Amino acid sequence: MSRVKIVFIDVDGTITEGRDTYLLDLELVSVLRMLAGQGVYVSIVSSNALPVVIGLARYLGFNGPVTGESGSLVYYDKWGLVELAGSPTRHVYVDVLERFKDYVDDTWQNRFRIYEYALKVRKGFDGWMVYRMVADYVESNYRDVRVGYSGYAIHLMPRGVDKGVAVKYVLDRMGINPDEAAGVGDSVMDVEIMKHVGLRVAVGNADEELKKVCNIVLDKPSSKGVLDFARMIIQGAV
Ligand SMILES: O=C(O)COP(=O)(O)O
Ligand SMILES: [Mg+2]
Repeated sequence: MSRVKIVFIDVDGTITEGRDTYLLDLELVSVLRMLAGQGVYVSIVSSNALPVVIGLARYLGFNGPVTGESGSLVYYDKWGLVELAGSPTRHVYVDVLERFKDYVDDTWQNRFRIYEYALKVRKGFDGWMVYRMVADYVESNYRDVRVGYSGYAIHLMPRGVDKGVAVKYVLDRMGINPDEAAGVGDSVMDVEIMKHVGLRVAVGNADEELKKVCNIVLDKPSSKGVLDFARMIIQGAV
């Protein structure tokens, strides 16, 4: 029997078929649903807007609390909506969208966000290059905002909140020991999750910065790697 009581799992690049697609791996979804059926909490922790991830969790049958906006918001049926962020970054989003309009595009999700906003890198530009330009500008002009890059979008995050803050909140409120928790991700934005869990898992194609802080680096990329890990839990191998 596995010691794992909760799996905090990222979405884009982790339960999708790769880091360049939004397509969910349906085989992984069925295995994660089996895990949930065995009483392990499957808890999405994502930078997506909260309505997106609440919908995902509900229709996929994942039974744990849901984190959106890079840790700014947590939702669980029993708790309702929990706001962990202080102040919105909307004013910075409006400024950056105008100032870097040749390099970034708006995203429809921003109309459904409360604290943390996202920008898509325009086709033809290197995501990390644009991220560094935006981060340099924002972090020298706005003390209360941090900038992150998931590989899918640039995120303008309220200082003081991140995915790790949300994970710690959930563990504390549910009374679960970090040694009984796993975190699984693909990008640097998942690094903070790993500060609060015993099983720190990076998919095979994860950012090097994430792999460095993990104690399990899966052989296979994205969802194929997570499939192996989910089966290890079911078999009681971790
Ligand atoms: O929304 C993004 O940019 C990526 O989302 P993720 O946190 O689920 O990887
Ligand atoms: Mg991701």
